[in-house]
Amino acid sequence: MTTALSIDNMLVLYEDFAALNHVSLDVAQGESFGIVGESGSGKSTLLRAITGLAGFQEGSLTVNGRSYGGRQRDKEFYRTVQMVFQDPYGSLHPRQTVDRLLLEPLIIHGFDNVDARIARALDEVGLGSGFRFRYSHQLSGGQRQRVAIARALIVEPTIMLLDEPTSALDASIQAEILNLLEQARRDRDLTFVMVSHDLGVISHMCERLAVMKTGEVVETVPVEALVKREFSAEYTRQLLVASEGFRRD
Ligand SMILES: Nc1ncnc2c1ncn2[C@@H]1O[C@H](COP(=O)(O)OP(=O)(O)OP(=O)(O)O)[C@@H](O)[C@H]1O
Repeated sequence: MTTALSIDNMLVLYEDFAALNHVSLDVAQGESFGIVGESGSGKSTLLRAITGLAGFQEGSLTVNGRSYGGRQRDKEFYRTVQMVFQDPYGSLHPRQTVDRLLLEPLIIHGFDNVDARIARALDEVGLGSGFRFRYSHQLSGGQRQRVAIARALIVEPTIMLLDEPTSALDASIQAEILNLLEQARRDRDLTFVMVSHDLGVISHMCERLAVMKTGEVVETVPVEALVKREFSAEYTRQLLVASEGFRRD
């Protein structure tokens, strides 16, 4: 097993509050790994600490064999690790065309054949070239999230960090976006780290998951454990009961 991402004993402090309290986890290359937990448990902080949006004070982070500290990341990291956020309205500049939004990362990372890459990326996310010169403010939430995914995929990442990528979307659109992500993962052998409060989404998309509570990982289990209810923490059971999405499934 090759490890794509390894976090060891990570501590993230806001003033003297530990948003991440000595968290450790390993994600294998090609794995789809879920992170669940109640609001405020530290899920987003974990993704932010990986990307350097939040600094960590103790512990270590290794991504694709390279060690990173604090907030500093190198260009290779910013290409190979891509993040998709919950809110497709906030994550895309509304006054830029789709073309511009997709061109920018290609220029930053020095890719050639930009026209062909943009056309291919739009096809991959099911939008097609007709969307190329539309402005993002003219798009629906689902279409925007497709553009956000295209923008992430276009620089050929190996790891995708997904922070509630469908929770701002209508239920019918959610399934389409999840299927799109799953297809991209299979086609490109991507590693996913996906945060969701919805255990139904996690059980559909992930192979393993970490359960977080008050900044700590309570347990890490294979996704089948949720279905068979084979977990050790009472908190995981409570979370399972509380998750409407899981019961819906
Ligand atoms: N910039 C910040 N400054 C101070 N405290 C913060 C900051 N960002 C997050 N926190 C606190 O850290 C804790 C973890 O927040 P985080 O956003 O990681 O939780 P979460 O599990 O992602 O929650 P949600 O599901 O509601 O998004 C919370 O108590 C939050 O109030």
